[in-house]
Order: sequence, then structure tokens, then C-alpha cells
Amino acid sequence: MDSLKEDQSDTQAIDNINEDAQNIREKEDTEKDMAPPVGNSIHRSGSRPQLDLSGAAIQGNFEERDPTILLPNQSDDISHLALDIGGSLIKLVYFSRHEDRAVNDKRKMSTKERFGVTNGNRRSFPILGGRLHFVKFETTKINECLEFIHSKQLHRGDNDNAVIKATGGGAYKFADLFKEKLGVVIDKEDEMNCLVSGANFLLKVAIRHEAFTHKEGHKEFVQIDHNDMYPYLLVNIGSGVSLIKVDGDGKFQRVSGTNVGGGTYWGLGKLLTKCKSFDELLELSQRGDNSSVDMLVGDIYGGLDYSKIGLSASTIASSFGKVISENKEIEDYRPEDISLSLLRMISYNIGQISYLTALQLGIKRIFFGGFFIRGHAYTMDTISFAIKFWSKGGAEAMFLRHEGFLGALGAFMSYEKHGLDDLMVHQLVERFPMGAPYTGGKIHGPPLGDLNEKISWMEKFVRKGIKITAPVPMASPRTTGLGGFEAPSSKGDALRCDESNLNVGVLHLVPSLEVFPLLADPKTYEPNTIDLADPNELEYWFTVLSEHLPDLVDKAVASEGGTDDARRRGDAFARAFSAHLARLMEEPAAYGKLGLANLLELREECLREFNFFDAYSTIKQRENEASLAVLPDLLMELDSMSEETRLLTLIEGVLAANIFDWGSRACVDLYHKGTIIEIYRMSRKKMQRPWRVDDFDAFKERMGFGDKKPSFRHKRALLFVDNSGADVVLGMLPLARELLRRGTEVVLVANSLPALNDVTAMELPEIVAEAAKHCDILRRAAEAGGLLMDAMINTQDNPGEKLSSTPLMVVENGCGSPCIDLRQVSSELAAVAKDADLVILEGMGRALHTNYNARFRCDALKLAMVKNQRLAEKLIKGNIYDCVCRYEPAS
Ligand SMILES: Nc1ncnc2c1ncn2[C@@H]1O[C@H](COP(=O)(O)OP(=O)(O)O)[C@@H](O)[C@H]1O
Ligand SMILES: CC(C)(COP(=O)(O)O)[C@@H](O)C(=O)NCCC(=O)O
Ligand SMILES: [Mn+2]
Repeated sequence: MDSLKEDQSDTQAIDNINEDAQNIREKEDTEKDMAPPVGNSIHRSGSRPQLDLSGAAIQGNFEERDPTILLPNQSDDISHLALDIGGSLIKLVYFSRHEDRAVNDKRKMSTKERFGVTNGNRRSFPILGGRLHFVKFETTKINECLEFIHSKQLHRGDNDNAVIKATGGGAYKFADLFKEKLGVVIDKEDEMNCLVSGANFLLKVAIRHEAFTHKEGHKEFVQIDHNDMYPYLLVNIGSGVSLIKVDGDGKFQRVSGTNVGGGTYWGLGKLLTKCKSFDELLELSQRGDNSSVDMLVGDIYGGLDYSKIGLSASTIASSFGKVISENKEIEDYRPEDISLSLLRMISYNIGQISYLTALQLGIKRIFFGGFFIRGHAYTMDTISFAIKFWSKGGAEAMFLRHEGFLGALGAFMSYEKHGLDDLMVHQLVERFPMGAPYTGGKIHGPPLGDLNEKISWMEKFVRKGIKITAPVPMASPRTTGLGGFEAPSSKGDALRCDESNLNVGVLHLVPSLEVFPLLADPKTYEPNTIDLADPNELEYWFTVLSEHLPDLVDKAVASEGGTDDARRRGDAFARAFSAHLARLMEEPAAYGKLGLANLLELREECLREFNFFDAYSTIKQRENEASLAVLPDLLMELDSMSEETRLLTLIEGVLAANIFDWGSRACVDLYHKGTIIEIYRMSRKKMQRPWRVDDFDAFKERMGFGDKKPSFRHKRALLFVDNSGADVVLGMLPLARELLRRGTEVVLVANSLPALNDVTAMELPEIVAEAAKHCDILRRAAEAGGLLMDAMINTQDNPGEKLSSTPLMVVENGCGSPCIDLRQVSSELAAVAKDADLVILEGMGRALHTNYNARFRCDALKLAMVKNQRLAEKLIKGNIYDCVCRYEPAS
């Protein structure tokens, strides 16, 4: 290790600290004593290990566009690292584990014991959940890469076995260097093999959306049919280009290649333009006009089209051909024009070769990878155009979001023991952490995880008047004629930082997430009812979320005592979330296909990133207390009714109480007009059937009150609860009680993490316990379900003793959003769902924004009050405060 330290003077890795960086760090030193932020304690998005920022250094000048940050002392709990050392770039994929935190959760023991939720038949590899990171370095700067690996202790795996999987030529070339500097042995993996297994993994596992087409500036995600994926042609454009025919897992053949690739563009570009970096060269091309160097058809035909063979005057006849006839030196040409012409020439050529190869092999699907592409719109459009043009629309180019990491991912997959190949799509959750990248900085490693570092950077840039925008890929080019391109029109004048242009987030692995087993057809399931592909829709929801931001920040800051620290974090959160919104407004597909549910989840994630764990905690508590106080009266009133009238009153009650939603602007305005109980009464009074969507009669009949009166009761009902306060206490709990009274087991399904004023699974047992004080049915059921502490102790003392009453239970749903994607639920929920024959989804987020169109294998009831005018118009052709009671029998 010492040998590595000695190298630092060569690489200037740590020493070259500029003034601004020092200022930031000095500021932070004075703030070190601040109380540690509350961490998240439940899995999925919680438990982020903190980065060790001691010795963090910014290389280069702060005023530079891309200051580099090194985090030399970070040592995460790392399991695996794999490398792809190419001719131009070194790609790293590494996995950092979440700690398996013991959660003091009252529910856990009882439900786990009851349903035997264990690791089950899952392979017992030690994946505890964690994150996959993607990082790259220039191959010429291999010392920086070694330094990074060392500083984060990435080479120290689980068992201290000093072997790293690596692919690419550098695995051979640099094996001795790795041994010497890090003491590790490189285990070499075949490059083509890795490319293919990386591509297959991404296409099969598809994180949100991996593959997309890119035509005339427009990106569209492609749904890959896993049963109809092969054969495909994989074109990897690295320094050189490989064309591989892929027929299946491990079944492939390198069918062609070309030496005119990414290295050619960068090499020739460097020679001809004197650019210092690849990004600079790419950026230059955005302002270029290729007609000053390219010979166009019009140049040959005196400004005319060659219409007989379908070539317009603007079509390029010969790349760089114009130079021949002009008596000029290299200095007489604009570097911008040279870069654009080169880029177009190479991209188009690769597109054409790919098409010809696909034609020869009879392949229709062509995927492009490699870092030459770099998420650059013009490059992708040129390749797409060439393929579409020559195939006369018969073939299509597709691109991959993890473009350059295919080989590294493949090498990572080749570790046998981690069992990653077993991972399914729902176990990977993609997150877009906010950090220095948003201020234009280039980070070697994951975005800064340390809160103070993040906030300081934001503040610094704001003080300097530098606009913080989440990075946006290149603007779309305009195409003309047949095979010809005009210069790309550029929206921004700078290529944003690397990490973002790759459109790759950190992948969170949560092996405990599963597909909800009661979904009728998980393959066609689409959680987002509203697809934000419609620009009007997008603009509307962006405005709604932006306008809600100041109020949300106030609540978040207040939830943490309104301290200066909280205010500072609140401001940074607002800036960061706005930057995300701005980024998505420009490029809605930047993080994968965008739906409203993703946006609402992003907001919660962003709050957590700035350590706001529960922004609405005070409000939730207040509303719980007020509602619990009137619960006994409500239960008495209900008990005086006939069973049939009671069922209707209960459903009315659920709908009425769903008005307490702090995520709805209209509702929040309402809350100023009265107390909780006044608003609840008003809402109940207004409940009039028929509701806008009203399947109550069908539901009632199913419950045994129809003419036919079949004697039927559900065995187990899953009640997906929504908001705290009246919503759960006066709405869902009385409904649960009714089901229990009928002998139906009830599972209350609540969020794992807070979102808006939603009640969480952690909070529910206490609420149920309070309610049970006033109600025997609830008390006995809660005891039977192991929700009440005393009863749980009894059960443990006498494990053989059977409790007779119908149990009431609580399980966490595995998410921390106001919506729910039923492809990613907790294993606990998946286990209890297996015996359930009724699902009740409540609230706008879970029953409308997501799952309004979801079909289930059991009976399903969707209950919500629509608290947004636009949604009411669009979804149910109604008005704000209209209600939905949608009942669908098992399909
Ligand atoms: N920051 C960068 N530095 C150098 N080349 C880059 C950079 N970003 C993108 N590229 C392009 O990516 C190519 C390398 O792609 P990559 O897939 O990593 O291949 P290889 O494995 O051959 O290094 C380079 O030749 C260049 O065209
Ligand atoms: C975030 C929500 C889905 C939560 O609704 P809930 O599920 O609690 O009924 C909802 O508040 C919402 O869609 N709000 C949109 C913003 C607005 O209308 O102001
Ligand atoms: Mn809610």
C-alpha cells in the first residue's frame, strides 16, 4: 500500500487542493459538531452508509467546469469489484452493501413467525441488499483508478480474497501493476463473453427501462420481450468496434468489427482540433457546421439535388471532401466544423456497417453499446438514421443506458458466489442521488453522499450565481435529406458532466422485494396510470409539484424543530428537487420512462437524501390524536345500524376520510377552514351516491347482501391503508373491524417509510392499540395477530396455544412513496398475500395514480376521493372531491 501512497506526487491526487475547496472544507470543519441526522431504518431506500470525506480533495481549479473530487479515505462495506480495462477507459462496477440493521419493530416477530417468512427457497448467498455503482477513469490515468480502489478499499472483498475479476486488454497489460500496487491478482475474463453477459443481464433485468431508440432527438424506451430477445446484434463502440451476434446466454459469435471507432474520433479529433479532452471535442461538435469541410451533393451538382437517385443537395457526398479543392491550412478551418464532420463520418459509417452485417445475418434487432456513444443525441441519431435509411425502415438501432459498462457488468456477473444472476427486475431499484454532479462537478466515484458536502456545494454555486441544473443530454439535431445531416441545434452550450449523460443511477439491490403474487398478469402490469409523455400533462404536474415545494419545505423544516441546520437542508432539498424537475422537464425520459408515480417517489427520495425522515410527523400525530378521540362515538353509531346500512356507511366513511391528504393543494387550502373533525363531518355529509365510479352494489352483493345472498365471506383481506389521522382511524380501521366481525382475517398494509402524511407500518400498531382500548373486536383481533405487546409475550411463552379470534395484522409494503408499484413489494407482504382473497386499495396514490387499471387474481376494491381537478376530469370525467368505489371480482 505504501507504494501507492508514493505515487500520489505523480498523480497530484491529494495535494492539488485549490482555494475554494479548502474554503468549503474549513466551513465544514466548523460544522462538524452538528447533531448527526436521523437515518432511515427500514430497507429499500434507507440505510445509506456514510461516506468518509476526510481528505476529500478537489483537483484542478474550482472555476473550471469539471473539478474532480477524490474521496481518499472512504471505506464502504464492499463486497465486489469488477473492472473492464479498455484501450481508452477503465470501467468499474462495484457493489456496496447495506448494513442489515436490526429494526425494533413490534410487528416483525409475530408476522414473520405466523407466516414463516424466512429466506425460503432463495439461495443463501450473502446478499443483504446494497448498491451497484458505475464509475470510469481514463486508461492513461490508471494511477487515479488504483488510488480510488485503494481509498475505498474496493479490492478487499468479503473473505479478504485478493482476486478481482477484470476484462479488456488492460486485464493482461496491467495485471502486474495491480499486483504491485494493490496486492491483488487479476482474474481475467474474456472480453466478448463479458460484453454479452452484461448486455443480456441489462436487457433481461431491465432497470426501469434500459433499451431505447433515439430518432430525431426523440428518445423512446423499448419493452424487451425476454422470450423473444434473440438473435440480436450487439455493436460495441469502444476504441474500436466489435459486432457480436448473440443467440442466447453464453451463445454468441463475434461476426465483424471495424477499426474505425471511438478511438479514431478521439485520436483524429485531438490531432486536428488540439482539444484536450473527449468531452471538449464532443462539445465543439455542437457548434459545428460540417458543410465547411464536407463535400455535399450540392457542391458537385452546382447547388442542385441529385434527385434521380434520391440525394438532396445537402446530402454529404464525401466527408472532408471539400478540403481538397480549397487552398487552406488546418488553422483556416474551425475546430467545431472538423469535430462535427468527424463525428458524423464515424457514426454514420458504424451505422452502415452494422446494418450490412445485420442484413447478412438476417437480424432485425441491433443494440449499440460502448462509451463512444456517451448518451450523445447527435451520435445516436446519426447511427439510427443510417440504419433506418439503408434498411428502408426494416431495422432499428437501439441504445442502452449503461452503454459503456457492459463489459464491466459482465465481469461483475462472473463472480459465482454472489448469485447476482438470480436477481429479478423488481429487486433492483434505481435511484438518482443528488450531489456535486448537479453543480457541474465531475466526481470519481458515486455522487457525494455526505450531507454537509452536498449542501456546501449547492450553496457555493448559488453564491457564485452558477445555475444549478440537473444535467441534460445534448440537444436534438435536425436531419435533412437522404442520409444528410445539418449541424445539430444546441440548447445548452456545455456538455454536462459525464455521470448524468450516461443516464445511469445507482442501482439499489433489495433482494427482499418481490412481485405481488395476486397481480393477474405481472408482465403487462403498468403502475403508472398517468404517463407523462404528454407534454401538457408533464407541464401541469411539474407546476403542481413546484408550487407545492415551499409548503413542503416549511413542513420538513418544522418537523425538525425549525433549526438553522434544518432550514439549510430544506433549502438544499428544494434546490435539488427543482433541479431534478428542470432536468426532467427538458428530457422527461432522462431517468427511464416517466410516470407521475415516479415523480412523487423521487420527491420522497430527495427529502430522505437531505435527511428529512418524516416531514409530516407533527401533523400526523395531531390528526391521529384528534381522530382517536372521536372513534368511540363513531363505533357506537355504526353498531346501532343494520349490517347492510353499516356496510354502506363504512365505505362512505373511508371515502370521506380520504380527504385528509397533505399532498393535495386543494385539500391543504381546505384545512385552514376548520378543525379536522369539522372537515371530516362536512366531508361525510357530502357523501352522496351514486359516486362518480360506483360499484358498491356489486361489492355489497359479493359481501352477501344482494338478492341472492350467497353465504360467503372472504378468508383474508389485505387493506392497503393510506393517510394518518381520520383516513386510517375513522375510515379504514372501522372497515377492518367489520371484516373481522364477519370472520375475515385482516392485514393492514402500510408504507415501510414515511411519504407525505401516509401512515407507516411502524406507526400502525400504536394506533391500533389506542383504538383497541375502545373496541373489543379490535382488541381481540390485534391480540390474535400479535399486535398488542402483552398478547405477543403470551404467544411466545406458550407457542402451542392457539388463539381463537380472527387475527388483525400489520405488514409493511416495502416502499416509501405515496404510490405503490406492485412489482416491488416486501417479502412479508408477498407472503401474506398468498392466502388473501380480497385486496382493498385506498387513496389516490395507491388506487388511482397507480393501480387504477391493475387487475388482480382475487376480488379487488379500489376506494379513493379524487382531490385534484385535472385528474378527476381525465380519469373519471368528473370533478374534484368526486369519489371512486371500483369493485372488480377476481379475474
Ligand atoms: N472521457 C473520455 N475519455 C476518453 N474517451 C472517451 C471519454 N468518453 C467517451 N469516450 C469515447 O469512448 C471510447 C472508449 O469507449 P469504451 O467503451 O470505454 O472502449 P474501450 O474499452 O476501448 O476503452 C473512446 O475511444 C472515446 O471515443
Ligand atoms: C400525493 C397524492 C397522490 C396523495 O394522495 P392520497 O394517496 O393520500 O390520497 C395526492 O395528494 C396527489 O395526487 N396530489 C397531487 C397534487 C395536488 O393535487 O395538489
Ligand atoms: Mn396518502
